[in-house]
Amino acid sequence: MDNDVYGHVNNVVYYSWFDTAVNATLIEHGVLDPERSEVIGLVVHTQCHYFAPLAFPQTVQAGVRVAHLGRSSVRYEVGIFADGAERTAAHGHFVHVYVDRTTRRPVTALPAALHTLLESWR
Ligand SMILES: CC(C)(COP(=O)(O)OP(=O)(O)OC[C@H]1O[C@@H](n2cnc3c(N)ncnc32)[C@H](O)[C@@H]1OP(=O)(O)O)[C@@H](O)C(=O)NCCC(=O)NCCSC(=O)c1cc(O)c2ccccc2c1O
Repeated sequence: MDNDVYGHVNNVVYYSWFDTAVNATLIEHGVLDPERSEVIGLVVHTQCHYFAPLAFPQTVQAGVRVAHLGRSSVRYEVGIFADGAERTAAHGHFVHVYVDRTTRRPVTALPAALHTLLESWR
């Protein structure tokens, strides 16, 4: 993403990184297919703290952990690091509520494969 009028990556972009870091990893592990999975994650809450600016063409790395695994909800905490940095440039969290793709109502339990993977991210 290019820099904004202030010469740094705009704050809203970080939320896109959060979304990509989590969903890409779920897809890579075969527990989410956004176009076909019977159960999909909808975002109900997001928050981000910003500590240091980032600017194109810097590259970043994201670290993800699961802070809460509920019946249908999962809280992910995400750290954004300038490539090679030891401290986060930003960190935040978001909550997915897993819902039935058709009814869009929360599931009574997460699918087993998804639950097992998310448990390993704690
Ligand atoms: C998601 C909802 C249908 C939930 O309905 P409701 O709020 O009525 O559910 P419950 O009260 O039964 O609670 C279920 C469960 O959620 C927890 N919870 C609810 N709200 C919060 C909250 N604000 N913070 C934290 N936790 C919350 C609650 O504690 C329960 O937890 P359990 O674990 O005990 O089950 C309804 O809220 C809804 O429809 N909201 C709108 C959702 C929405 O439109 N989000 C924005 C667009 S979706 C999105 O951004 C998105 C995300 C992706 O990851 C994508 C990935 C790939 C492609 C597209 C994506 C995408 O569009």
